[in-house]
Amino acid sequence: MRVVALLMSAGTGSRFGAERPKQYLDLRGRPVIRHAAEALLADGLVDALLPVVGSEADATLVARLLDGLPVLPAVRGGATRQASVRAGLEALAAAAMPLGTVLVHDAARPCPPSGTVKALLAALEAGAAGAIPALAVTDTVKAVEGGRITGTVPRDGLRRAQTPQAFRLAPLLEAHRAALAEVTDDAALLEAAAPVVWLPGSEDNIKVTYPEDLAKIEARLMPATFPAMGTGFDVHRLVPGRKLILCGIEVPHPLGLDGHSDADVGLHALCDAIYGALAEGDIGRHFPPSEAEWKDADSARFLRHAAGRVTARGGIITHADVTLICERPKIGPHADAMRARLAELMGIPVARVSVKATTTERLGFTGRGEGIAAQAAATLLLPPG
Ligand SMILES: Nc1ccn([C@@H]2O[C@H](COP(=O)(O)OP(=O)(O)OP(=O)(O)O)[C@@H](O)[C@H]2O)c(=O)n1
Ligand SMILES: C[C@](O)(CO)[C@H](O)COP(=O)(O)O
Repeated sequence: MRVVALLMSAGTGSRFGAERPKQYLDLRGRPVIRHAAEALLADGLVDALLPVVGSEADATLVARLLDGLPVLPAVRGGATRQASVRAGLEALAAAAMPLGTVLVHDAARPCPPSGTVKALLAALEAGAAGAIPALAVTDTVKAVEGGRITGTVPRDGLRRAQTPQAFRLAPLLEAHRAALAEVTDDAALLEAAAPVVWLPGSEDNIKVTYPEDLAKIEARLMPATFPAMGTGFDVHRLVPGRKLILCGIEVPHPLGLDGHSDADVGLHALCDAIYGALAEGDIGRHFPPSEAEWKDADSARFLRHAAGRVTARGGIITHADVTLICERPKIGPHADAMRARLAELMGIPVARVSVKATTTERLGFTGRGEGIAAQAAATLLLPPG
């Protein structure tokens, strides 16, 4: 393993003031920390991420939010950012990995631009002990005491530090171990003793500090999107001797649905709605019934795939609505559990998922209890093109 990035996520976001730390909040359908993680990995130069988190519960949460990415088991941080970084560095040192280089990045900075990691690593290759992105100060800087201005600070030699910051692991760890004062970034610990260079940062690399920062990031960075809507419909026959799986939940019932997979009719209709909105065919195109691999398969993987296709296309699922059509079983008592499961599989808040049901007044095959039908609609926001 060559380069590990510490993903700093142990802060409480007190200035932001949300119920949850800001790095776990939603930014256009994905948590802030997931944007940060994907951006760090995008250029293929970071081998793994090491999240530094505030609690055991957050470690579990982060593992879920970063599912599918190369992530090491999270480490517990400390009361300050500096203590948290040190905890991450100590964990790397203790793991005795053949690791020379470490990046330190705020999970609250979701959009480090592409090319940043490459430029920082090149600066280390060229001999620097550390390299950081930084921006010129464009406003006149005042020194103040209370309400009174006491001076004007020459700004030419000033820069605003950003993350990710890249370092040789050994000198950074040594500097953290020797630190006597509290600092707000890692370069501060090394810069007096070893060459730390700055590279041009980006105004797009905003740190979420206050609520308005989230809106700024949305406005600056997210490409214009257009809404896409898809519908799906599916039917499976009810037979004895099979479990009844509906919208990812096992529902107690004397009959189950028959099919090649687990025959989860609601989940299949929803997959087709998502594939439809993407204009990417239907579930049978992605998971052909002729393939033995999908025999009795848990349909959860189909929905994860469909949601993954939306992410791969740079889109988000804004809403999903499933209607189950049957006389029995009664869906109402299970609807909330179904919504929660579908939301989890799609990686979106449960408030954006609806599950409801209707009968056909005992008419037709659903009315006679021979099968269950489902229809679904999904709305997405997709980038143009
Ligand atoms: N004890 C801490 C404090 C901060 N951080 C992380 O360092 C980054 C930058 O810190 P900041 O913006 O100051 O975050 P918070 O400390 O959460 O914010 P606040 O100061 O408003 O409480 C964030 O990703 C934060 O999670 C950390 O890992 N451990
Ligand atoms: C490390 C940092 O992101 C550099 O800008 C920043 O200093 C950390 O957050 P804070 O708001 O300064 O505590």
